[in-house]
Amino acid sequence: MTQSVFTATALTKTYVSGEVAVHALNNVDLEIAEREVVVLLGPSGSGKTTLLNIMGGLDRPTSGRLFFRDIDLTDLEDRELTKYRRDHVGFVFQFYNLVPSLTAYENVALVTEVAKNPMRPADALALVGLEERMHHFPAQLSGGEQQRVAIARAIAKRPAVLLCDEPTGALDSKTGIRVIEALLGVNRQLGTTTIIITHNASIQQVADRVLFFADGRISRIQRNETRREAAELSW
Ligand SMILES: Nc1ncnc2c1ncn2[C@@H]1O[C@H](COP(=O)(O)OP(=O)(O)OP(=O)(O)O)[C@@H](O)[C@H]1O
Repeated sequence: MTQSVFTATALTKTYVSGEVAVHALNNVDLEIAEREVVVLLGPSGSGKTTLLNIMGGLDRPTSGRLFFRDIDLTDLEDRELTKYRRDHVGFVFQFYNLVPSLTAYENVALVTEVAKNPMRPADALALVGLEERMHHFPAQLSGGEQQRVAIARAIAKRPAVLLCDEPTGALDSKTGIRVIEALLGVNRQLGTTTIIITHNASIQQVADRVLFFADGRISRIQRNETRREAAELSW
């Protein structure tokens, strides 16, 4: 049996402002397997980022449980949650947040200097196809290349999970596809469980499973029998 990396039961996040309660997540049950590629799709405000942030230890649910392997994240104190995040989670966001005065190599080295069992920065950059560009500064790289540096930075500490919120949101299709290719390459070579939020429906074809969100719930789960390669995508 494949081990679960995340197990959520009745996971709920409610925001209350005055008389109004917003159920950002409403009783979500979910298991995500080790090495899975999962795409989250759904309209704006349907709860995708809320779930991703709770999985990444950036936020806490109002009720329900979330296990990472056999650790109950909902039980952890703030300091332990920070440690969980540091040791096990890589994040990729729509905007790359690279340090402009540092080269690609140095941006990745910032992370590897403090990680427990990191990859070498050059190896992390090679994994996303940027070995030739590692001494360039962010301003000398295209948007897609900068995002690949951000992916190298996120995975250089060998996290168990890579959480991506709109990783291609700022990119044209050609560079976006290259970024998806980099994410799939990392998943294949390091076995990193990868969860991708996107508004781009064609990206669902690269996933093992697609979770469709509506009103704080998972309204449908689709399992893809075959996963497409990034190069087969177009949008
Ligand atoms: N800090 C907050 N305070 C109050 N309400 C919030 C907060 N964060 C999120 N929400 C609300 O929770 C709901 C779910 O938001 P969430 O960001 O998870 O949606 P999403 O599916 O990721 O949307 P998008 O695709 O636009 O990023 C929305 O109605 C949002 O307005």
